[in-house]
Amino acid sequence: MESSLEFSSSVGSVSSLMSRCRTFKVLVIGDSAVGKTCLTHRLCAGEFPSRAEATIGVDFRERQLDIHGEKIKLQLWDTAGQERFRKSMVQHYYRNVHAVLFVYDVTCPASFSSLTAWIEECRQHSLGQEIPSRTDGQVSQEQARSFAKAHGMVCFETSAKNPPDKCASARRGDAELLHRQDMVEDIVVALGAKLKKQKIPGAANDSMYGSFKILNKKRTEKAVWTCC
Ligand SMILES: Nc1nc2c(ncn2[C@@H]2O[C@H](COP(=O)(O)OP(=O)(O)OP(=O)(O)O)[C@@H](O)[C@H]2O)c(=O)[nH]1
Repeated sequence: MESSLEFSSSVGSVSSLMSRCRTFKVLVIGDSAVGKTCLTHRLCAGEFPSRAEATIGVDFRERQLDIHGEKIKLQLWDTAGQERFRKSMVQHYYRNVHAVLFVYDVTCPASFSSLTAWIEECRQHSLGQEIPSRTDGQVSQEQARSFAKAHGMVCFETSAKNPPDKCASARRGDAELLHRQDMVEDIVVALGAKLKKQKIPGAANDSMYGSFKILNKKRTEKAVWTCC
C-alpha cells in the first residue's frame, strides 16, 4: 500500500526528527468516497493521487511544518469510510488523537448530514466532549460555516483535485465568484499553528488535549478564492 510504504520508509528519519520536533496525530474521518485519501495526499504530497482506492483500515501520511520557527510534524491518519473496512481498527484510531479533520463532499448532502454521526463516534471515544449534539445542515458554504461555528470547529473548503490558485484567480479577475475556497497550504498551516498553540508535548502517547476540527470538502472546482 502506497502510503503505508511512505510511512515505513521514513521510519529512520522519523526517529531523528522525533527528538527535534513535536508530532501531532490528526485523524481524518468522514463517509466513504468523500475524498479523505485525495485530500490527505494533497495536504502531504501537494498533488492529487493518480488513482484512489477505498482505504482499508488506515493509511498514514506525514507533513512537516515550520510554524514561527518551530518544526512540527502532522501525522495524518486517513481512515476507511466504509464500515466493513474500519470495524476492527476503530479502537486504535482514537488513541492519543490531537485533532480531527471531518471531511465531507459538498456535492453529497448525505455526507454532510453524516457529520453528526462522526462527531458522535468521536464522543464515544472521549474526543471533543465540548461538541454540541446536533444541527441541521444543507451543504452550502454558509450552512457549513455555521455548522462549524456551532461545533466550535474551524471550517475550510477546498478541492483536492483542483485547489484554488490565488495568483491565477487574481489574474483572471474572478472577483465575482460565488464561492470562496481555501488554499491547501493555508489549511495545513492553520492546523499546525493551532496545534502548536496548544502546547502539547511531542510524545506520541500523550492524551487528548482538545480537538481541532476542520470541515472540508471536495468537488468545488468552480469555486476560487481571489486574493493575492
Ligand atoms: N472532482 C473531485 N473529485 C475528487 C476530489 N477528491 C476526491 N475525488 C474523487 O472522489 C473519489 C473518492 O476519493 P477518495 O479520496 O478515495 O475517498 P475516501 O473518502 O478516501 O474514500 P474511502 O477510502 O472509501 O473512505 C475518487 O474517485 C477521487 O478521484 C476532488 O477534490 N474533486
